[in-house]
Amino acid sequence: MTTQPSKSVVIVVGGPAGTGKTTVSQALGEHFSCPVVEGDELHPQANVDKMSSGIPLTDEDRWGWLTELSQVASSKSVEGSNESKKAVVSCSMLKKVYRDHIKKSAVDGGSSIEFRFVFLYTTFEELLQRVGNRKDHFMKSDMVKSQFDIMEIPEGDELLENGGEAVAVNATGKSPEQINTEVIAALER
Ligand SMILES: Nc1ncnc2c1ncn2[C@@H]1O[C@H](COP(=O)(O)OP(=O)(O)O)[C@@H](O)[C@H]1O
Ligand SMILES: O=C(O)[C@H](O)[C@@H](O)[C@H](O)[C@H](O)COP(=O)(O)O
Repeated sequence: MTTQPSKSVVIVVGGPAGTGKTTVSQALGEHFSCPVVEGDELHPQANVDKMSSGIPLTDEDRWGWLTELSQVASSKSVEGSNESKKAVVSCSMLKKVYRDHIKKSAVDGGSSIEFRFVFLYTTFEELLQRVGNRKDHFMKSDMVKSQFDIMEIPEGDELLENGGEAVAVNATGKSPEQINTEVIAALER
């Protein structure tokens, strides 16, 4: 991965429900031998209750959660026991303002930490099918439309290839292995 040698790296894996965040996060954790944080485990109970009732979160519900997951992941990326100086965190991060908020909420204000935002996207139909396949998750398929409607796939200056920090990966019809290979190649380019 092309990063500054002294910097830690937080890789945020995003995309709407069912797009494959957890699957890709685990593969990245194994590949980079680094800790993996499941962003959904950091929601306050009020958020979980809301989503379990089929009510989408508002931005006000999201800010505190995004701050928390940024701090947890960024502190893991800098801590001494983490030789790779990386951490992976899954988080839908559907809009650019959420990605910006995650970045600015890092421990130490981000001065010694670089971010990589891996955004996975696929078709509405594929999302519905995959969310339907998940067991024991508070997000059910009735929430997919609200996520699909607000999703901002990184483009332009946000992209790594244009000097930004994001990669957008079209996961449609691809196996987990294909997606993992594509994501790792994009991060190591
Ligand atoms: N590339 C893929 N093709 C088909 N099914 C997938 C793929 N990636 C993940 N899945 C399955 O889809 C469901 C959602 O995947 P998951 O990684 O939990 O997504 P997310 O964390 O974004 O909700 C799971 O049942 C998972 O096994
Ligand atoms: O995989 C999923 O089920 C979702 O992506 C899940 O992570 C959920 O969407 C967020 O935790 C809520 O936050 P948003 O409403 O901002 O997606």
